[in-house]
Amino acid sequence: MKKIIIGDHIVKSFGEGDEQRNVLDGVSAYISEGEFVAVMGPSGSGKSTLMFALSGTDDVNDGKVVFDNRDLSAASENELSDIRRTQMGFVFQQPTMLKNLNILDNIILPSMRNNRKNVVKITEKARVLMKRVGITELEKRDITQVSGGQLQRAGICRALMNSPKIIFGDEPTGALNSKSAQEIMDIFSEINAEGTAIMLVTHDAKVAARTERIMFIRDGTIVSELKLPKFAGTNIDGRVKEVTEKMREIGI
Ligand SMILES: Nc1ncnc2c1ncn2[C@@H]1O[C@H](COP(=O)(O)OP(=O)(O)OP(=O)(O)O)[C@@H](O)[C@H]1O
Repeated sequence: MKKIIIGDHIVKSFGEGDEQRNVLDGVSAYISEGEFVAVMGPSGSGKSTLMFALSGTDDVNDGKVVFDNRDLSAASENELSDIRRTQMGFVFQQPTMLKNLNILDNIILPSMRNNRKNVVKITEKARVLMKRVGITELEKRDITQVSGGQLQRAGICRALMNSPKIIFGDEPTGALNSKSAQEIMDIFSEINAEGTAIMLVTHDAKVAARTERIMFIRDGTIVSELKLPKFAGTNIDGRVKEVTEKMREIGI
């Protein structure tokens, strides 16, 4: 399978002079087209930093990142923001939404920025996505009038508006109760089954067990990897056990 993202010996450091420290210490990682991967590791190990490096959100100090045959390390700020906006989707633990806009307007806002003329089409697409994730009736609600799980569904709709090639999720279920988390993971599984690659940063073995490859990171280095068959809705307990055993084995 073709690789959609290749990170080659990425070094990312923070701090200056004596205080400088490599948070990513020559990490090589890839994501294939349509693949569902997770990144796990202790707090502070560099998971989010890796996600921001692979998505071109943050520049790297050394090494390179190639997305869909384009060297992101050589792209301009404008090119990068264009690639992120049109080909990548982002879902965070707390969706950042504007308080003065309703749910529908929050979902369509990023797509409207460069495409004001197509408001009818954009709104139609948003409604299709909202129906799909079960929040149709919430479109006029204020963002403070919905549950955390509903808000996250809206965040997923927003991330899917431009039909991205990959979705990056940083602890997307971290703020949800276990039932909502499971429902959000069902949505991610469906999106992935339709061909969108997904990379999730997570602490949760139940979340990672839904994916097909887990990269384990410690102190800025990928120390191990676990491959699982594509999740087909069965044997989740067995998969979680496999993930937790691997975590124990490598001391994470
Ligand atoms: N902008 C920054 N400036 C300075 N240090 C940073 C910055 N961003 C991250 N770090 C440091 O880099 C290290 C890795 O951070 P990162 O957020 O990637 O870890 P993580 O594995 O995602 O952690 P967590 O699970 O707690 O979210 C941490 O020690 C963090 O303090």
